Amino acid sequence: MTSGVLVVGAGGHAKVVIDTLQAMGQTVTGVLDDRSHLWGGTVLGVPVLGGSDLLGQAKQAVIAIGSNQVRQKIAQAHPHVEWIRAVHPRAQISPSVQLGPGTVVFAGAVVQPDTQIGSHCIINTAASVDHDGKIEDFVHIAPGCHLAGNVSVLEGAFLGVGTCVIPGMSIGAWSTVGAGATVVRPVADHLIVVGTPARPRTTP
Ligand SMILES: CC(=O)SCCNC(=O)CCNC(=O)[C@H](O)C(C)(C)COP(=O)(O)OP(=O)(O)OC[C@H]1O[C@@H](n2cnc3c(N)ncnc32)[C@H](O)[C@@H]1OP(=O)(O)O
Repeated sequence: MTSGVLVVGAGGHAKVVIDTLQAMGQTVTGVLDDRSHLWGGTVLGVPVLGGSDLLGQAKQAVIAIGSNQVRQKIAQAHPHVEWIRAVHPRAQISPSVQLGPGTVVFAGAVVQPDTQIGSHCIINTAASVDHDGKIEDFVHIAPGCHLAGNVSVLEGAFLGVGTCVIPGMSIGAWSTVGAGATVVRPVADHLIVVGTPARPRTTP
C-alpha cells in the first residue's frame, strides 16, 4: 500500500489539484495516467508512476481529470480506494456544507450554508454556490461560475467558465452550460445550452 496521496491524471487540472493538496499540507507521492508516454515524467515535481491500474496499491487518492464521465468511470472501477477531498485553505466553505468524497474545491471558491455537494465534483477557482444548493455527483462548476440560492445541479452536469444561475433553477443530468451563459429557466437532462438567457444550442 502506497502512503501519501496519489493523483489520477497528469494534465492542467491535476496541477491545480496537487497545488491544492500541498496547500492543505498533504504529501502527494505520485501521479497516475494511462498515457504511457508520460510515465517517468513529473507534474509540479511529482513523479508520474504509471497507469490507473496502480490504484490497486493506493490508500488515498484524488481523480484529477476534468471529464465528468471519466471521473465516474474511474471511481466506479476502484471502489476500494479512499477518495479524499481537496479543499484549498483559501476556499470559504460554511460549516453546514456537506462535501462528498473525492470532491475538490479550489482557491477563492465560496460555498454557502446548507449546500450539499456530492462525490467527485469540481468546484473550480473562484466559483460560488450560494445557500441551499444541491450539487450531485460528478458535477464540474468551472472557474468564476455563480450559482444563486436553492440551485440544483444534477449528476454529471458541466457549467462552463463564468456561468450565472438565478435562484431556484435546476440544471439537468449530464447537461452542458456554455461559458458565460445565464440560466434563467430550468435546463433538461443531456442538453447543451448557451447564451444569455441560456437556450438550447441550435445546430445548423
Ligand atoms: C480551469 C479550466 O479551464 S476549467 C474548463 C472550463 N471550460 C469551459 O468553460 C468550456 C465551456 N465550453 C463551451 O462554452 C463550448 O463552447 C460549448 C461546450 C458550449 C460548445 O462546444 P462545441 O460543441 O465545441 O461548440 P463549437 O465551438 O463548435 O461552437 C458551435 C456554435 O456554438 C457557439 N458557441 C459555442 N460556445 C458558446 C458559448 N459559450 N456561448 C455562446 N455561443 C457559443 C459557437 O459560436 C458556434 O456558433 P456558430 O455555429 O454560429 O459559429
